Amino acid sequence: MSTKYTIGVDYGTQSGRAVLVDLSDGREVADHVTPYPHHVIDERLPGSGKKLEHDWALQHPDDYLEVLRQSVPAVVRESGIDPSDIIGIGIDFTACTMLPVDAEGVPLCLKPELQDHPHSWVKLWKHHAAQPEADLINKIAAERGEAFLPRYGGKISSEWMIAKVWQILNEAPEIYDRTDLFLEATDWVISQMTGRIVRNSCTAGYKAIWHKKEGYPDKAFFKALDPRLESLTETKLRGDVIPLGTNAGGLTEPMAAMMGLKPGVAVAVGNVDAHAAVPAVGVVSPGKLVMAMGTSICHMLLGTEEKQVEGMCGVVEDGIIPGLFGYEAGQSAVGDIFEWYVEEALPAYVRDAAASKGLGVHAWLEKEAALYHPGETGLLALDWWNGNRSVLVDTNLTGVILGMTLLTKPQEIYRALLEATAFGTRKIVDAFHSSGVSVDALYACGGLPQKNRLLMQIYADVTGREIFVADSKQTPALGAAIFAAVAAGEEAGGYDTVIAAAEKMARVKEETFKPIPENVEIYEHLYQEYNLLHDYFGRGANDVMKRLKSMKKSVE
Ligand SMILES: Nc1ncnc2c1ncn2[C@@H]1O[C@H](COP(=O)(O)OP(=O)(O)O)[C@@H](O)[C@H]1O
Ligand SMILES: O=C(CO)[C@@H](O)[C@@H](O)COP(=O)(O)O
Repeated sequence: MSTKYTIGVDYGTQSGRAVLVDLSDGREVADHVTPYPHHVIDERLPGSGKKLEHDWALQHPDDYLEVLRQSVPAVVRESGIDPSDIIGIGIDFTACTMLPVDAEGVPLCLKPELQDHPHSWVKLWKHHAAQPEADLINKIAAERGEAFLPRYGGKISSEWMIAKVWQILNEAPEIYDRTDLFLEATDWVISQMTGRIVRNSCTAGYKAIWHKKEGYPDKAFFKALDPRLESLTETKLRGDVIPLGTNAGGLTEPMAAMMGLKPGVAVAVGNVDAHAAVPAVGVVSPGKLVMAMGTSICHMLLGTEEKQVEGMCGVVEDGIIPGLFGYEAGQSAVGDIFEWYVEEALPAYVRDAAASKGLGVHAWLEKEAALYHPGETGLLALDWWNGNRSVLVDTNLTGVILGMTLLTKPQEIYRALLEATAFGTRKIVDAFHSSGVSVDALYACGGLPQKNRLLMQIYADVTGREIFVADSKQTPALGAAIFAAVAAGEEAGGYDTVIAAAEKMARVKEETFKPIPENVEIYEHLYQEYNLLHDYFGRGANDVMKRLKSMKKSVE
């Protein structure tokens, strides 16, 4: 049989990218990135220019199809591979990124009469305006002793499906009524490719409180939230939930023509970016924490049992690798914090200094920050620029930098921000490890490990663990290609299981980041200080952050 290939498409926060992969060894033959033409919509709606409120983050669904129009034909063209040797396509997506569609699967925001309605658009994962609904979900679920709550670390996030759906119902009942289905964007894109709507077990499990054995929480819970939600899971969330790696259906003729592929090739059910990355770094067994490091960090871990861990995002059976429990935790801003600093708060002289050395601003800051030893900046920061996803699960929390003086330098602040995100990860590592879900080594993928070596060394020093780095620059897309190979099946030239596919297709770099003992010792002290601030501001001793945030909203 000739060499076979699959295509993985990774839908990130700002762009989508396709990679064409050789199934015999995971070699990435060609890749192509399509930036989303409408970017993240967080200030004004396209077209009408209607202003959005604070904490909103939307996307345009056609941007996802644009990635299929541009990036898929580009990788086929560039590789020169005969399309009949491409046996499958898979995608992974940010999540919970969700949208309301009508009975034909058409996004409501594409209907002219609904275009200037903010609630008709795709709500991106980092849309945080459903926090009031999330707070109520958590309160009511705790009062009722709902069994699902511990599986989500004790709290449901405002980023997830039920909070977002309820916000739509509360603020735009007319949009709720017009909605036939609320879909994860990953499932919507798959439905566009196959003509068939199916829900994947990963987003259903992690983002919509679905459980492999128990299904959704019962109707009484939804009724207790709001009587109008009583039948939600049977109506607007209805549909079969299908395991990862399953063939969702063949590619339709029009989509095949648009992408330059053969009609009927296997389309894997949708997946989530961070989850798809796990087998792509070769992690198919417990003890290895995978960090998908980019705009945010998702922390993924496998286990053989369902354990309760404070503030984790969730534990889902078969949620990452079939046959194991998949654990997820996360930090909702990491690269985004560094970007904020560079774009919003950096003095102009740094840009000039970087330009005069022929360096980018991040590279200059990294170089200068690396001249300090741990602790030498005299600064300590809390990494909550976009709230806290784990372990506190509170989007009302905000950032802090402690220790600033008239002599504080930009590179010191930059280093303190890098360290703050490492402390946030340490908190997550400790939460898992102390709950019996062991974390022995770290695996890093995503944009950041390729971009910032200082950051990676700090993570090794702060966590005291060796870090293996993905060899692929497009790890989630490689993961999506692995799931596509499984959806295509062994007979077609793919694989029978994710484990078998990962064995052949995944790899990490030879070089690793090892903890430096003297740095580990200093960071241990700083981490204790971080913990004090973390608990003081985050566990209710002082809710000044919440008060300030509510004032900010009201004066906007
Ligand atoms: N040299 C750098 N050091 C640290 N962060 C960086 C650097 N260059 C870019 N970033 C940040 O990386 C993030 C993008 O990460 P990436 O993994 O490429 O994207 P995504 O999360 O959308 O998949 C941005 O938030 C950006 O601020
Ligand atoms: O929340 C999840 C996965 O559960 C991510 O999709 C979300 O953090 C976005 O990830 P990126 O930082 O865009 O890679």
